[in-house]
Amino acid sequence: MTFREKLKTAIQTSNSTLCVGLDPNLDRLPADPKWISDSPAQKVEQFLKTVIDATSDFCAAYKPNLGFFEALGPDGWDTFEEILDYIPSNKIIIADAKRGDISSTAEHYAKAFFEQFDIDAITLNPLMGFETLDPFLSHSSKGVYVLTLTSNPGAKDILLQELSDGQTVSSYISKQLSKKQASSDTSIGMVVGATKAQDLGPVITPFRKAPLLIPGIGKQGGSITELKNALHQHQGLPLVNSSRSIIYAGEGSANWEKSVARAAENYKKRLGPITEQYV
Ligand SMILES: O=c1ccn([C@@H]2O[C@H](COP(=O)(O)O)[C@@H](O)[C@H]2O)c(=O)[nH]1
Repeated sequence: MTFREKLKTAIQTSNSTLCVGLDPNLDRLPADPKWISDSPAQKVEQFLKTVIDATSDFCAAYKPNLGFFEALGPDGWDTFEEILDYIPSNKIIIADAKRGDISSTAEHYAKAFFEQFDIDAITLNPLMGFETLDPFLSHSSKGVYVLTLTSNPGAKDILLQELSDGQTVSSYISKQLSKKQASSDTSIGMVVGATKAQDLGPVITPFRKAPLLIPGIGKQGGSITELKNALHQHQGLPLVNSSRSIIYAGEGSANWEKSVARAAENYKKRLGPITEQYV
């Protein structure tokens, strides 16, 4: 099955475009007495498994962010693998790793994520140039999401800068990715921030069929209504990510997993008008 087919099925079967971000911060884990004698990595594993159980009815995808697993030290990689194995097989898994390097190194990143971990898709940073994407594009059943217009304030420092012909760096990236997709079977998608909904038009128009990974709703304040308007002519399937607002929704409460489930259900509902455009 290609990445696009799996993505479509995941959105259709869940009737949701929600992607739950797995960003396990040790300082924010629930003080569950059952885990009292567990190591930090074991606590993270228990926490994330409970989050996955609570949210899997409401989302199409999970996005573990590698930084949070790497911060656990050597055990973090085992925890990462445990979590990948735990995620239901009909969900899309995106490794938020933001890799990008010369080809001999990129080949090894591709091997790590697509062969060792057998993940569906990875986020990539195009700053070192478009040839750095090539090692990932030889894996035809997989997907990549390339940082194109990120959700953070610093997007203005580079991505929203104008080139000499007046287009922004983000639009330029989108055009180049569209050209690259024409000669690749691997699905090429873009990461675009919900916080930048007002600027999305010229960025997504050149590559209307690109799957989109859209962080920035929830804690970062992106508007779902503005996002829906920005996407109205976009054909590529979107996944809208929320991490902290879901996984820490029950912070401080004994029945925290119920709040996590409610938060995911609520996001699924709020994203309904976007999901309806694509199912
Ligand atoms: O432009 C980007 C690209 C990636 N991210 C990542 O998404 C989540 C967002 O977390 P929230 O808690 O929902 O704000 C996080 O892993 C970021 O590293 C992004 O925010 N913006």
